[in-house]
Amino acid sequence: MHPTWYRTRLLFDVCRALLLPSTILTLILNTTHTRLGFLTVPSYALFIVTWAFGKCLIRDTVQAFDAKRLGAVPITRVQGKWPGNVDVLYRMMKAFKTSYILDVYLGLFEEYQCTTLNLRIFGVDQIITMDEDHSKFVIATGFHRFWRGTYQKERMESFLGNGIFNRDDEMWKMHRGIARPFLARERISDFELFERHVQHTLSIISSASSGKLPVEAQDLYARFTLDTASEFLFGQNLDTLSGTLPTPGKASLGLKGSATHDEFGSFTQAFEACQQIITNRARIGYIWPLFELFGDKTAGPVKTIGRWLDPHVERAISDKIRMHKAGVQSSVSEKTFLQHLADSTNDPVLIRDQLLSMLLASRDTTACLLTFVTYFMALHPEVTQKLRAEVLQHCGPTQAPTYEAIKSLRYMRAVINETLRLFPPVPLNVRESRAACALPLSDRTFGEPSGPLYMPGKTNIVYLPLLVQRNTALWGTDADVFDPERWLDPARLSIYTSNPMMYAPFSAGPRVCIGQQYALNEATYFLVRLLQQYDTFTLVPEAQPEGSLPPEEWKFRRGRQTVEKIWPSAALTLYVKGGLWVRYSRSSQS
Ligand code: HEM
Repeated sequence: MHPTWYRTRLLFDVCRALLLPSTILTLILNTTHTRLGFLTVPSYALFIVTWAFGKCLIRDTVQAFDAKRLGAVPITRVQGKWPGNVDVLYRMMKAFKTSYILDVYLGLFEEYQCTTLNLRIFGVDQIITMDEDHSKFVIATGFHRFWRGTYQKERMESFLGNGIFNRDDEMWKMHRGIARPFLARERISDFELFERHVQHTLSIISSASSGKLPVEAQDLYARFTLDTASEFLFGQNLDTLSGTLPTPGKASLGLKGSATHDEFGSFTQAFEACQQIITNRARIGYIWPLFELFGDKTAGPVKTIGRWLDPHVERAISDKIRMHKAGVQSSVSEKTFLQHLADSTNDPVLIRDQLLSMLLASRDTTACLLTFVTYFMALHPEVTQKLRAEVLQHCGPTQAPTYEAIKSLRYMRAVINETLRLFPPVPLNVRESRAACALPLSDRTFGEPSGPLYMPGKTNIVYLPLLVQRNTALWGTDADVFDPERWLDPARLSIYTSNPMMYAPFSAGPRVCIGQQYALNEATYFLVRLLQQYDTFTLVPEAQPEGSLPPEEWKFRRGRQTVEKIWPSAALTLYVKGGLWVRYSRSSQS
């Protein structure tokens, strides 16, 4: 069934759950000539519920046999108080709004003393894992046993359609094959492109800082990464840096950061609305179509996004046809990513979906990295000073950094690694099993493993890099502490090199991020240019929109939430709720 037919899928599911047992009961009653009178409705209801329980029981028995065949044991199941674990779902939905990021999952792992759990909501298995070996199996060693899956495609189809993040097998391979050459070293070492957009960004910071005004860093960095990516990918600067910025002291809460009301605002709002809607669908689970029976919530935002991207797509197709007619041939190295994409198909929807996926991949993730580095520089002035000293030593006070200079910044790399460890831009991810299999023996966190775990077929598994990368059993008791030195200390580094899945912010396996080097070059280049001019970064909580500061009760809980000055949240990618309001200043000597 095509992923956009989610209403039909739901109708089939409802029919299976209600109509099938009702028909069977009717047949039984008719053949036995039984009349139930006033007991008809309760009898049907009871039969439907018993039928559902019976089905679960049969499934459990079949799974138990299958598990034995695979030499595996069942995954521990969360036992809620209400049928269908409705109370667990309610607890999670509430926690997503008020709790520290992924704390509700961590709470469940601690309660059940294991790193992989089955939530089984409404009778549907839903696996969550913070086990690095199980994540590795899902994305790398057992890659062919998992895929994006039908439910994930259903949720994302209206937004990302045919794009790389929403396809498997041949279509995915095709996209990856087209995109890879564009992220090869020769292309991503062209720092002239970064320089222009960095200078534009710094000029905005400079005019704010001369008036001692704060800037919404997350929004600014998203504009910087979007303008850079648009020029890099389709040769056109979207020039969102020239749009209206959120106003300090007057900013209201946007979907992710602080809201703006200009044209860029409407594009980002549309972009961010889609991410939020998809995240909500995932949280609700497979019954999400119930809430969109009378209309696809992404339809409006998707139209807005189309208004921005479609002219570029149409131009690429018409340019291709014109060049073709004129008999002009150009090599891949002379083309932009969009031109190359247009060469491979005439389907504007396919081109737009892939373009949008690449923009999503390159805007939010790198902006997230820069936002959290700035956050840590504000919290740890000693780290900022050390970073700046390294930048001045290797790149000088004003020169544009070269590829070689960037490679030599060891402390910078340690700061970036540590930021990506504590705040991975993709904090959680989902795959679906194609068929039943056994997750390898693991669980070093809560003691003795009981055996390989039985992973049911056609079932979602949510893996959680953020929890893996903060797991004290792997990283030590200071796992929640920001300490870049852990990346420079050979003894501590060897623990990571002996178990590389402890840290995988760019994922691993065949679907590993293809933009990693581009992102690291872009972020480092920006930070060098920033630190050449500024050495003090101060958070400005009074500029944060109402409702975006961390709740007081976090201080009395555990882990990073006790010290957090911002509210980290996630909608496909990680972000700071309300944005990050920062004052940038320079010391007198610089
Ligand atoms: C700090 C920055 C970045 C981080 C942390 C990051 C992280 C990731 C992660 C975790 C994945 C795997 C997603 C999944 O399997 O569902 C991924 C995939 C991907 N990333 Fe990145 N990314 C970053 C920057 C970029 C940039 C700048 C680009 C492009 C210019 C990019 C392009 C892609 C693409 C195309 C994929 C899909 C690969 C596939 O499915 O085969 N990423 N990234």
